[in-house]
Amino acid sequence: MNSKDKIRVAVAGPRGRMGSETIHMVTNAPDLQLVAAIDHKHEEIAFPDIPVYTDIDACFSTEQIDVLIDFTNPQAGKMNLQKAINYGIRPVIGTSGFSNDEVIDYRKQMEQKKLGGIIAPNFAIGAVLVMKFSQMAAKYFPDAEIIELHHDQKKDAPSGTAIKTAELMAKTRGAKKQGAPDEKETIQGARGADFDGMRIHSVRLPGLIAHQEVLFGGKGELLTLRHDSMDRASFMHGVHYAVKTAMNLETLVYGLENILD
Ligand SMILES: NC(=O)C1=CN([C@@H]2O[C@H](COP(=O)(O)OP(=O)(O)OC[C@H]3O[C@@H](n4cnc5c(N)ncnc54)[C@H](O)[C@@H]3O)[C@@H](O)[C@H]2O)C=CC1
Ligand SMILES: O=C(O)C1=N[C@H](C(=O)O)C[C@H](O)C1
Repeated sequence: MNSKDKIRVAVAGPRGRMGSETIHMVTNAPDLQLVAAIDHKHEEIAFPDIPVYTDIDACFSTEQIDVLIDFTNPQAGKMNLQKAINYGIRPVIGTSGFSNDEVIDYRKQMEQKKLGGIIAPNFAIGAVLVMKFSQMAAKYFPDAEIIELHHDQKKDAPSGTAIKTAELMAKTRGAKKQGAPDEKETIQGARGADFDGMRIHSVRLPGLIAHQEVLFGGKGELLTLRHDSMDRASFMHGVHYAVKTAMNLETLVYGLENILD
């Protein structure tokens, strides 16, 4: 592919677990061109042919960028997304921690500019399918619990994936307080986080990457949906697809499930 036809990509968080995998994916994709990286600390590094910026304004005003991919942390991700909108750069955000209200506000700004972009709590196709299947199942099994399991360096709990799964399930399940009406925790937190009366449990252990189980209980039966990301490569097909799709959107999409064929 001629280099002028490639999608020009900048990556924020390039030294992180997801950022480094993304740099690898973009560098090897024939239709993408890595033009810059944005790191909050170091300018001098490790990526031989691309400039690394600590100042996002300097990056966006110097480089020709079509898409920003962000894998940082909630605070930086929100700042970077706002900057991308200001500069007319299409954001593809994997960073967790965006609320529905924030998504609505960013979407409004982007529609005014006819700017496409995606926020996806999870880019792995299997995880997205578990979300969709959970939404289907919650209609028939309103008693459900989510268990998300991640590596022990993860900063946020519950995971963005678990929250998005619960939000999708709420559309078919409605609000219902589960468990015995008079249940009591003898150790605080034993029943997990409460989302519309449904419980979310977060496990953090070395050795794990990203996993989720959704359990549905009915009279005399149990349905279990489970997804395991055993390698961060599992997210990269979705990131690549989101970058290409963002080029043809004029709004902000929240969730990869909304752009899958
Ligand atoms: N949507 C998805 O499919 C996935 C999302 N995630 C999310 O991605 C985020 C990052 O996860 P990891 O890579 O595991 O974290 P990490 O901690 O390994 O990497 C984050 C990187 O961002 C850098 N950083 C912090 N502030 C920055 C700023 N202002 N500008 C540029 N870089 C900055 C840090 O130095 C670090 O290198 C988390 O919110 C996580 O939940 C993780 C895996 C998959
Ligand atoms: O921090 C992670 O690792 C992950 N974060 C995302 C989340 O919070 O859901 C996606 C995936 O679960 C991995």
